[in-house]
Amino acid sequence: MRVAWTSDQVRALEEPLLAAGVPLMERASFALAVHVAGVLRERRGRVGGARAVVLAGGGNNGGDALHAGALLAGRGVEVWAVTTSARVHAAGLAAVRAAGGRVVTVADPEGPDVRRVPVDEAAALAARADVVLDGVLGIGARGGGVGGVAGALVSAVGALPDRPFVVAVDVPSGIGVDDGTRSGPVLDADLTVTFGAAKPGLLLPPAARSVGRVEVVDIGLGGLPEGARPHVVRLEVPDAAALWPVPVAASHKYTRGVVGVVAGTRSYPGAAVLATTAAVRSGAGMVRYLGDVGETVVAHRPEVVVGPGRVQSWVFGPGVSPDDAGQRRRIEFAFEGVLQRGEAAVVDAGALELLPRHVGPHVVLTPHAGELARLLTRLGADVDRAGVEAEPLRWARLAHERTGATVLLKGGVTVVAGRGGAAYAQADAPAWLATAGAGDVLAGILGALLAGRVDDLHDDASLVAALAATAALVHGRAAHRANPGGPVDAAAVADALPGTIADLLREAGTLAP
Ligand SMILES: NC(=O)C1=CN([C@@H]2O[C@H](COP(=O)(O)OP(=O)(O)OC[C@H]3O[C@@H](n4cnc5c(N)ncnc54)[C@H](OP(=O)(O)O)[C@@H]3O)[C@@H](O)[C@H]2O)[C@@H](O)CC1
Ligand SMILES: Nc1ncnc2c1ncn2[C@@H]1O[C@H](COP(=O)(O)OP(=O)(O)O)[C@@H](O)[C@H]1O
Ligand SMILES: [K+]
Repeated sequence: MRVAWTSDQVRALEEPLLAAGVPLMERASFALAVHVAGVLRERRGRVGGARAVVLAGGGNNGGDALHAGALLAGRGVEVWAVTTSARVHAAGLAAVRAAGGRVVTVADPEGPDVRRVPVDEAAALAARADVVLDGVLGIGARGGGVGGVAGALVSAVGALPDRPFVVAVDVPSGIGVDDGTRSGPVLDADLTVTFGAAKPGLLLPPAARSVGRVEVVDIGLGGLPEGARPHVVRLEVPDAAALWPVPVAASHKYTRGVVGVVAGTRSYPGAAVLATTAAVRSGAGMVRYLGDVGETVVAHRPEVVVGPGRVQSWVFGPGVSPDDAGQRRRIEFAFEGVLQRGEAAVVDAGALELLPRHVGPHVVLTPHAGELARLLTRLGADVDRAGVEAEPLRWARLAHERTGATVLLKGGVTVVAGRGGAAYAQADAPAWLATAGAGDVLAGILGALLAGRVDDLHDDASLVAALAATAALVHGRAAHRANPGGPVDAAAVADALPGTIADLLREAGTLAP
């Protein structure tokens, strides 16, 4: 599990340690230098003789970068530091100089004993580097993007035609550290070396697209205080495996969970096939289908039972247009069971327009950004698709507050907001998964997962959000497995589910090899 702490949470942990003289910056800069040396060794075979450019802002983030630069200079790297502020970390600057590094500045006024160079010249220096350390801004970044000459330098280095390898110190400069927004130039990183824990902006879109590979370095901050929850979480294989319902010898199909699927119409029969296939192939005990294309469904999935009956979870909406009277009636009727008997439900596509006024967290909405914008607009918020994409967690949370449902917002990074402030950001899928019908498959996976754990959901409502994140993880991994590195179709993703789930459980040691 990867957890993200906010800037304030990090500062609260740092404060007493710094007061006690714990050398946090030494630890951070040492680990940073080790990672940068690893990059140099990997890319050029050796560390000595490489050229590194350190971009250093006026705060401790610049201090980390400068100290790491000094350590690299000590290992024979030619180090240039470019400062963006007249005030920079004095000890870091002195260390770079003492180790033989050279220093220039783009700041105005220039600092003591530092030669001023134009931004273009500093960017040209970066262009010739084997690696650039981005220590312009860390968790001290104020909102609104990188300002002043630091912003100009970030833009200029980012726009270089032959981009050097960039290592972000703690966070890529310019991202919204706590909310994942981008509101100005950002120096996209190939590797981010972050201290203590990930930060929300490293996990949340759109900023998460700028972070490259993320390495979390333990600098001895300890953990969050009792009762505090990480701002955002990203589940990994062992977490998903632990949440996946695994049958035992005493299980039968009803204890494993029955999924009722109300999907597809005569115009869109494929959605019904994909959602039922995904539910079957994710290990539901039984899948029932309600709708007008039962024959087509059974032709593809003979295991599916057509017609009403008791279920533990529902999948509403794939391929359903709300003006289809039959499906509308079935969904509205089934929602009564959801509200009265507590059956879990996945509400997708056309069914989002049929959502009752207020539901519980055992109902999971699965909109993409456009659908979430439409839903929120109906609920009185003023937001369009671009607005949702700019701040997905904010809007997913608002939808959770206004509807009571757990909200899974689909996208390149899938964001989940649920009860008790639960927030997940999953980036498991290849971009090839952005294909028609992929969402129907996700709905089926989640339906099976909710059916298998329906009893636990009512004991712990925040579990629903974790299960939604698990479904996104499995969906993304199934897409990789369906055709590694190439195009996938939704049916192939559904077909890859049994193998994906078996691998997941095996990898986590839940199943014997
Ligand atoms: N405490 C420690 O010992 C440890 C700290 N650690 C490290 O410290 C980092 C946090 O350091 P920090 O708190 O000094 O803030 P930091 O991110 O460097 O930024 C402040 C500078 O940025 C400027 N500035 C701000 N916003 C701006 C904007 N929008 N656009 C332009 N400029 C802007 C602001 O200038 P101002 O305008 O206020 O003069 C100021 O100069 C953290 O991420 C980690 O790397 C680790 O080593 C562990 C030990
Ligand atoms: N750029 C991307 N990278 C990875 N996955 C993506 C990307 N864009 C969309 N997806 C995923 O693809 C699926 C598309 O679902 P959806 O928009 O509902 O399509 P449909 O309604 O046609 O099934 C979602 O699971 C979403 O998270
Ligand atoms: K940085």
